[in-house]
Amino acid sequence: MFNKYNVIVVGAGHAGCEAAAAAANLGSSVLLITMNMGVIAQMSCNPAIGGVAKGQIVREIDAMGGYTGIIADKSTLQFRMLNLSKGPAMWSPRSQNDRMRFAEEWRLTLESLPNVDMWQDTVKEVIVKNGRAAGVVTSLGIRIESDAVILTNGTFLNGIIHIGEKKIGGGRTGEKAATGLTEQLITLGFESGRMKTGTPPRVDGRSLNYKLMEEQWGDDKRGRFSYTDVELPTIQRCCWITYTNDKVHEVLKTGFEKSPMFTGRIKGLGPRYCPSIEDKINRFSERDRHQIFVEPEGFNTVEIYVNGFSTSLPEDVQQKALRLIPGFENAKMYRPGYAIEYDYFPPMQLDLTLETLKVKHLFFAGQINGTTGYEEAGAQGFIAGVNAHQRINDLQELILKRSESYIGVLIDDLVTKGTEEPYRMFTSRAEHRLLLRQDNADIRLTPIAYKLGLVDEERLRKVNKKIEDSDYLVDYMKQHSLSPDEMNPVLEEVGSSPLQQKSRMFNILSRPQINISHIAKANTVFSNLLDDYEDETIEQTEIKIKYDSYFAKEMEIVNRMKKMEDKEINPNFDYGKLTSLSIEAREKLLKVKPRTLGQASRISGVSPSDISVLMVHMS
Ligand SMILES: Cc1cc2nc3c(=O)[nH]c(=O)nc-3n(C[C@H](O)[C@H](O)[C@H](O)COP(=O)(O)OP(=O)(O)OC[C@H]3O[C@@H](n4cnc5c(N)ncnc54)[C@H](O)[C@@H]3O)c2cc1C
Ligand SMILES: NC(=O)c1ccc[n+]([C@@H]2O[C@H](COP(=O)([O-])OP(=O)(O)OC[C@H]3O[C@@H](n4cnc5c(N)ncnc54)[C@H](O)[C@@H]3O)[C@@H](O)[C@H]2O)c1
Repeated sequence: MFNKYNVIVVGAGHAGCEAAAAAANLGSSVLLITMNMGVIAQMSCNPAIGGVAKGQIVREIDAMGGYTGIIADKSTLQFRMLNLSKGPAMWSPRSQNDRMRFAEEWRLTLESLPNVDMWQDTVKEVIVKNGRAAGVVTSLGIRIESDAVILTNGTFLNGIIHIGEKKIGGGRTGEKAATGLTEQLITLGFESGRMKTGTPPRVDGRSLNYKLMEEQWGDDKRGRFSYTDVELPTIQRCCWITYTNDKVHEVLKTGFEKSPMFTGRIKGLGPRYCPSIEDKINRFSERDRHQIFVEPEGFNTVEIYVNGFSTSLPEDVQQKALRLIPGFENAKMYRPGYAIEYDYFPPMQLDLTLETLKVKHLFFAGQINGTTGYEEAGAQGFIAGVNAHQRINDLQELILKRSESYIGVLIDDLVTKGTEEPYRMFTSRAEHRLLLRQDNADIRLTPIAYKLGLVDEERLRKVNKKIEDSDYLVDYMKQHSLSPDEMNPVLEEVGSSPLQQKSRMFNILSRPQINISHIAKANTVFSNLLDDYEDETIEQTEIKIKYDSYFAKEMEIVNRMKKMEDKEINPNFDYGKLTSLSIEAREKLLKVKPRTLGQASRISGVSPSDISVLMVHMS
């Protein structure tokens, strides 16, 4: 029934969609098989994209030609740049999204790609021939051949949903679990584990009293994720903030004896940084209230997402407790919160390309690798999609460095250190975060993507122009000075000490209270000059000037470490013969098969003296 495909992608979640699109855009024929074509790119939980560190990942995907940023922009209900009061390395774009529009835009995007075919079915088995993935078998008993397979099963593998004492098989509420695949992969020699996650109840917005809550609007000057000119929705919607209280907590506690988490019925480890409300009142018992973000699920629907109230307590306890929250007195629940347990595959079984070490041409991406989050999933999908295409065509692989992207940090962490709890990105995971900012993802990554044929020349030209223009403006500001008469009225307004003599614009901008618009306000010629430049170029100029010395120091560190990062290790290196390595180091090195000395040095259990031994034997 089917001809052979180059790449089969299993699962149309955030990872699967990016994987299919990336491989197809490079020229592979792709079949995207998913259980239910009605729920492509479903946001299983929060209808929001980005946030701290995750927003940077979305910018990176976009800079390389992926779609998550474009689709998030097209479906944005509200946009906020988080952490603006901190340095630019911490600025993080976040959007609240229309869940249905997000999914629809992804579906339309996939339908617009001529190399992507879709098929609704459940994959039960990966066909392996001579140690290589060669296709899949579906629950309808169809065998479909391919040169490579990418598994992006999300939370569906042997998924079990918990609501109080009720236990239902499912991959997400209302959707079936995927069975059979884990068991087959285990017979192939893979290790699997169990994790859990959860989601809050959804309510009918018409039953809420917003007068008792604080309004929260998005940024006036709206930002965006994509570096392309996506048309944004013309309006933004409001969110609200309210709080739990002692009474809410007391009611929730009445459900603890039926809680699947506290009674030990759930065995898998959950995301530490996204605790359920029962976890919060248990672990942080000193706090008498917790913040709740009341978020619309779309432009037109009345459904509301109760952010901060993730729970798997019995549904009647959820409803009783909700109604004690200010504004929720008459709340009608649309869907209860729940927890879900699922299988994952510890990611140390992967290479940095996301190809499995055991079966060639088989790739894993997304939550199946122990991560949590749409952004982390999308990024892995993109990398797996690119590498599947490159691998089957014997082309250069795409491995991003830790010093050039959060995506590099994400994959290096997963593959080198593994994870025992759901892994989410934080700025603190990136040692070179000063360099990995949302403002320069295009400068860091678009040239790499261009070389692989992932973005067109026009996109590269735009990036080069941003670099040249911002360099020109930096130079201009180094060369031009402002007099005390021009600058002092503005300095006085912001409480900065007056100039005694003419001073270069560059030096004035280095003052903490001053931004580039203050300088423009003081000098019409400069203000007119800025009118000719894009907002992003002006932002880039300001960041370059204000943080110049910090960036230079960070680059020095990167360059110092470059020697180790560039020192490649032969994949067939025989660690067994190096008896001077510790036994633990030998075992771990054999398991991870690090690509470089730098990667080897990050494996837990490999000490600096083990690295010295390796260095001696490699030279
Ligand atoms: C209840 C819950 C709450 C969550 N909360 C959040 C949150 O608030 N924010 C956040 O960032 N992350 C949250 N997550 C995690 C987030 O949903 C995932 O990290 C993200 O969706 C993972 O993307 P993915 O592509 O790996 O998998 P998924 O989005 O789960 O997609 C997997 C896809 O694969 C399909 N599939 C699975 N098995 C098969 C098979 N054998 N054959 C064919 N198709 C198959 C499924 O139908 C589905 O379309 C939550 C997840 C759940 C379930
Ligand atoms: N269940 C899971 O598996 C799982 C795992 C990780 C994250 N999550 C969920 O993913 C989502 C993203 O997680 P996160 O905490 O990184 O990001 P977030 O976007 O919810 O929050 C990031 C920051 O933004 C603030 N914020 C939250 N909602 C806001 C709103 N409506 N308007 C403005 N600011 C808001 C928060 O105070 C926080 O500091 C969260 O809703 C979280 O519950 C779920």
